[in-house]
Amino acid sequence: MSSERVPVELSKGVNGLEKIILRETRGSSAEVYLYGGHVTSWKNEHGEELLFVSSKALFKPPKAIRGGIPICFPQFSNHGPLEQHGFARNKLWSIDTDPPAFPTNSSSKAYIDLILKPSEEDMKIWPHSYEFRLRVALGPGGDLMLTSRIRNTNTDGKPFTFTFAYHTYFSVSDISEVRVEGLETLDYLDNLLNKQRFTEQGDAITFEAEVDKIYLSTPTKIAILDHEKKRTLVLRKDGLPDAVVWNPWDKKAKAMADFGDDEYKHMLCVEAAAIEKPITLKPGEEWRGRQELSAVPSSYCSGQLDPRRVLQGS
Ligand SMILES: O=P(O)(O)OC[C@H]1O[C@@H](O)[C@H](O)[C@@H](O)[C@@H]1O
Repeated sequence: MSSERVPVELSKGVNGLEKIILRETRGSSAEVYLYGGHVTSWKNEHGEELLFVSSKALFKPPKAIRGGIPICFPQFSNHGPLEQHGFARNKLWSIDTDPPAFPTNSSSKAYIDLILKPSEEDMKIWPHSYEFRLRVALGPGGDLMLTSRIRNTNTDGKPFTFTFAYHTYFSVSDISEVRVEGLETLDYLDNLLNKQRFTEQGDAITFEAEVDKIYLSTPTKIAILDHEKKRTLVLRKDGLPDAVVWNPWDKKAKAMADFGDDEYKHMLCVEAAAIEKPITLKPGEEWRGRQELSAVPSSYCSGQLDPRRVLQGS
């Protein structure tokens, strides 16, 4: 097999915003907008969309795109003084034509490197100099890999501290038929109850109301089992100890202008994150956080999905 890189396609997306299309030879694909460094599409080799993007998403700066994978940096949600989820998701990123060596999985032939650096205006809001490099790659089996490298380039000797999330919106057939495996019995902070700490009880997580929880010190692998589609979405992560689970449910859905009233039934956010213990970087230091998504057929046996086969695999 040749290790040659597949050329990426540059194209105009919604409202003329520039996007990059990655295609893997077996047919899977992904799309990334320069606006937000935002992945808006990930399709398997049958052309099926695995991410959710709202039909009402605005694709209009300064509002972040509703769906796909917004990048939350340098602040998750309202856990700090900055705007909700930080500013990276509503900045225009650039293509990084000459990224430093990338010591990871070299089997991907379809990838793009993006970079975000602060403008003078940005530094009035967050007075730090940084280089945020994002690689979006499609693996040969259609896996979607996102790697973030954030470097402190302050010249005043000051460290900075941030929280982070890959705010991934998965597409699901019916939220009431979905189970999440890998978070049971863990501690979480409940965003709906003043970030109070609780311990998840019992079995796999299922959904019958609004949920907005930050699970702490989570395993590196989390599975989202979609009963109806007989598909399991597997999230693997590195450098990101926490995992946010969010579904707005009906009332909050109605309150969001860029989200359809019934769309909550067809999406679920599971977000690899670093929130409880913020990351601090001294000048010259770099942090790395990686998320890898794959979609596999679920095993189905007498009415029960068998997550062990997913969670025990490599
Ligand atoms: O509407 P936004 O800013 O994109 O945020 C959506 C949701 O994002 C989730 O990650 C948060 O936990 C929620 O509290 C928040 O409502």
